[in-house]
Amino acid sequence: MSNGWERPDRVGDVLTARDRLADVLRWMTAGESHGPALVAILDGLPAGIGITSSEVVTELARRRLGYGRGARMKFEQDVVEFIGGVRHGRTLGSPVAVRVGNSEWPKWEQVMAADPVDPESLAGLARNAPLTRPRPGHADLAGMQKYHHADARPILERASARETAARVAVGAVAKAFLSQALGVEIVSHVVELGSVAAEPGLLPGPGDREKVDADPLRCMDPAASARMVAEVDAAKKDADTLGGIVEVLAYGVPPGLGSHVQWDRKLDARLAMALTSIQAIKGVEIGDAFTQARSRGSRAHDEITATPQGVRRTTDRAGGLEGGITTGEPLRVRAAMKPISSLTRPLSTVDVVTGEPAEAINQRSDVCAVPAAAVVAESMTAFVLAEAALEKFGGDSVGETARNLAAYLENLVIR
Ligand SMILES: Cc1cc2nc3c(=O)[nH]c(=O)nc-3n(C[C@H](O)[C@H](O)[C@H](O)COP(=O)(O)O)c2cc1C
Ligand SMILES: C=C(O[C@@H]1CC(C(=O)O)=C[C@@H](OP(=O)(O)O)[C@H]1O)C(=O)O
Repeated sequence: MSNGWERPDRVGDVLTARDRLADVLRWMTAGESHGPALVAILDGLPAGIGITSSEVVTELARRRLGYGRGARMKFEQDVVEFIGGVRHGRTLGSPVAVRVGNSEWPKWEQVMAADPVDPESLAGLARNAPLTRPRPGHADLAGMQKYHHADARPILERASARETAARVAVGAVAKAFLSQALGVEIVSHVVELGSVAAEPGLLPGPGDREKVDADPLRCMDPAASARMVAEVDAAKKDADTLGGIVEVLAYGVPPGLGSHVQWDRKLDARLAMALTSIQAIKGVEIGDAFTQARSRGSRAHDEITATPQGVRRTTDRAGGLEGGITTGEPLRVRAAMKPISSLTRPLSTVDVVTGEPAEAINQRSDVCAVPAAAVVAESMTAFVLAEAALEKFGGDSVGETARNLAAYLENLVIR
């Protein structure tokens, strides 16, 4: 006799919640930094999302912006092409596939074709001498050990944050879905760069994207931005690099995305994973987590009050998340980026072929890519929110998702 707890016929019971969520929205990228192109496939979004390749190009241009980026960003063009899932400027409901061509490819074709273990193929290619002096802080050494290469090229090609162009390309589609089906708008800004911090509390609103983008550091505080520019200049002069902290805000997020019931359903946990998947992002803060940790409970939480618009929090220290569930307040997360690890004044390393002490390979590099990382963080936040929204509201067309959301909001027990 069954006690109702045994359901061995349900395959879903042996999958983790994460496996089930992955079925809702899936995405993946492929491609090397100096290969012909990057590609991304995003599967699971509903039909009817308005998106054009020129909107994707605009998002990619935002990612290239920012004071401190290296030479490549000035001449690289992101050549965008939808190769599936979009027709006449609307998603079809089928997987969206995007190709982002590397306009640098002609310069790299020979280098990428050369085989570092075949000296003949290296003839005349100084640039392709095997990269045997791994950079501390990059993926070089760990990747070479793991994948059995004495050359860092096969590792750095894929570890490179060039890959984030593909994320931002499909991230533009996820953002369009959030905006059109749920009215969610995502913005980001730089809150710290090196030793300079923007004034706390200067937050971009949902309509401030262009204003933020117009600042060289994507910072809301003009005085701090000027100091950040000086800090980048000083680091560059010293052949050094910088990291910083970015903040992403999502406005209009409905209450009830994510769940407290299981570790891998918690939206804060899913955001932390998404953000730390970005190259060089090493820390995540939900709301004012680190300040809260240093405060007493009486000063740390968001008290609840009844307003004519419904039940609201008086503050948003929690960043719009409690119990792994969105509260309906603006979602706010921060990500800490370590300084770029390719220095023109190279750090000490070991030549893996000779075993001798050496200077790390000196790659052309950004001095600081914090403003760009903020744009990538917008896309990562968009994937997490889009997945959680589809999990909760479903919908095979934008209209269906929007209707399901409206019915849910209409029937909330507590408003
Ligand atoms: C937008 C962006 C641009 C980056 N540019 C560089 C760069 O020019 N040079 C570099 O060494 N690292 C750069 N990085 C960081 C490396 O890609 C990253 O440190 C490396 O892949 C190792 O991964 P990990 O730092 O996450 O461990 C960049 C990261 C981002 C997000
Ligand atoms: C190409 C991009 O960023 C690159 C990220 C990167 C790294 O090591 O992560 C190293 C640099 O590449 P390269 O050595 O070819 O100049 C950056 O330019 C990009 O963001 O589109």
